[in-house]
Amino acid sequence: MLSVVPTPITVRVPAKVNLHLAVGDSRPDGYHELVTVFQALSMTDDVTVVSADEPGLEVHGEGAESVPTGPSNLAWKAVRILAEHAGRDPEEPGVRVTLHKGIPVAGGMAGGSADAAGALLALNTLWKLELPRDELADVAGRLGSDVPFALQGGTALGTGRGERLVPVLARHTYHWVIALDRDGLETPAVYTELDRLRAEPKANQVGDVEPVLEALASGDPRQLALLLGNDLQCAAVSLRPGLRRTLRAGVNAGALAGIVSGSGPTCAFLCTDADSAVKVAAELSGAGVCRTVRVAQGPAPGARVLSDERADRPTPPQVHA
Ligand SMILES: C[C@](O)(CO)[C@H](O)COP(=O)(O)OP(=O)(O)OC[C@H]1O[C@@H](n2ccc(N)nc2=O)[C@H](O)[C@@H]1O
Ligand SMILES: Nc1ncnc2c1ncn2[C@@H]1O[C@H](COP(=O)(O)OP(=O)(O)OP(=O)(O)O)[C@@H](O)[C@H]1O
Repeated sequence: MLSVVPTPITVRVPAKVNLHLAVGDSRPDGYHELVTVFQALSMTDDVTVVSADEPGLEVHGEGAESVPTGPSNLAWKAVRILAEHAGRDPEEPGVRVTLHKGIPVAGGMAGGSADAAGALLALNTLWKLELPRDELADVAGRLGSDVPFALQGGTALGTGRGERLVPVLARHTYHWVIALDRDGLETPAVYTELDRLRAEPKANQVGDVEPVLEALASGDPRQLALLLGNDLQCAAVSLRPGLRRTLRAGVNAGALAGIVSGSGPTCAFLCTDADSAVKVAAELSGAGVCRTVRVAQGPAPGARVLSDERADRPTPPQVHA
C-alpha cells in the first residue's frame, strides 16, 4: 500500500527596525502607548510546518541554542492560539514546526515575533483555513505587539501597543548595516529602564512622526538619516553602555546615521547606497565593537509562503568582527 508523505509548508519572515519609536506613558495593562515607524529588512527566518502524529518544535541557525523549544516558544504559542481559533484541539495540534533562524535572538529585531507570524501564515495554508490577512493580524496582535508587523512587512506606521498598522509609502530601497552585539537585551527590562530614566528630568524624547513620513515619501536617505529616533535608545545604552561606542564607530565608518534597533542591543546604520553599506560594514567589523556585522535592505516583504523551488535559505552577507 502507498503511504502519503505529508507536504511541508515554509514561510519566510522578515526582521524589523524601528525608524521612529516614540514611547508614551505606561498604560494600566503595563504596555506603553507607541507611535512607531517599522521597516522590514532582508534578514529573515524560515518557519516550516508539517502534519505529524508526534507534535514538536526544533530550532536551527544562529543563536538556536538560546531559543526555547517548549511551550514558551512564540511560534508554538502561535500554533496553539490558531488551533483554538480554528476549533482544533490546541493540546493535539498534529504539527511539527522547524525554525531556521537568520534574525538575531533577543536583538530588538523581533525575531520571535517573526516566527509567530510565520507559524500563523504557514498553518493557515497547511490547514486550509483561508483566514483573511486582517483576521490573522488580529490573532497576531494577541501573541505580541510586533507580530502583526512581521505578517505585513514593508514600511508601516504602528500605534497602540504597536499592533495597529497603516502602510507607509517608502519610495526607495534603503541600505542598512546591522551590528549584532554579543548578548541580547530583554524587552521588558528596557521599557522598565526607560520608565526609571524618565522619573528624572532630561530624558530625551523623539520628535513628531510626520517629517519621518515625508522623508520616506521623498526617498532621500540623507533626509531620513537626520530624522531617525528611538526613545528606547537611552534605556538600551544605559543598560549596555558599550553601545555608545558602537554607534560612534558606525558613523565614523561612513554611515549617514546610526540607531539602536527597537529595544536593542542591535544597532542599525543607514547608508547612502549599497556600495557605501559594504564599505561601512567592512570598516565597522574591523573596529572590534560588536560580534558580527551584516548588510541588509529595506523595505522587505512581510510573511510569505515559499514555493518548493525557492525554499533554499539565502546565505546572509556577513563580516565577522
Ligand atoms: C521594542 C519593540 O520591538 C518596538 O517595536 C516592541 O515594542 C516590543 O514588542 P514585543 O517584543 O512584541 O513586545 P510584547 O511581547 O508585546 O511585550 C513584551 C513586554 O514589552 C513591554 N512593552 C511592549 C510593547 C509596548 N508597547 N509597551 C511595553 O511596555 C511590556 O513590558 C511587555 O510585557
Ligand atoms: N521563536 C523564537 N525565536 C527567538 N526567541 C524566542 C522565540 N520564542 C521565544 N523566544 C524567547 O524570547 C526572547 C526574545 O527573543 P526575540 O528574538 O524575539 O527578541 P527581540 O528581537 O529583542 O524581540 P522584540 O524586538 O520583538 O522585542 C528570547 O530571549 C527567547 O528566549
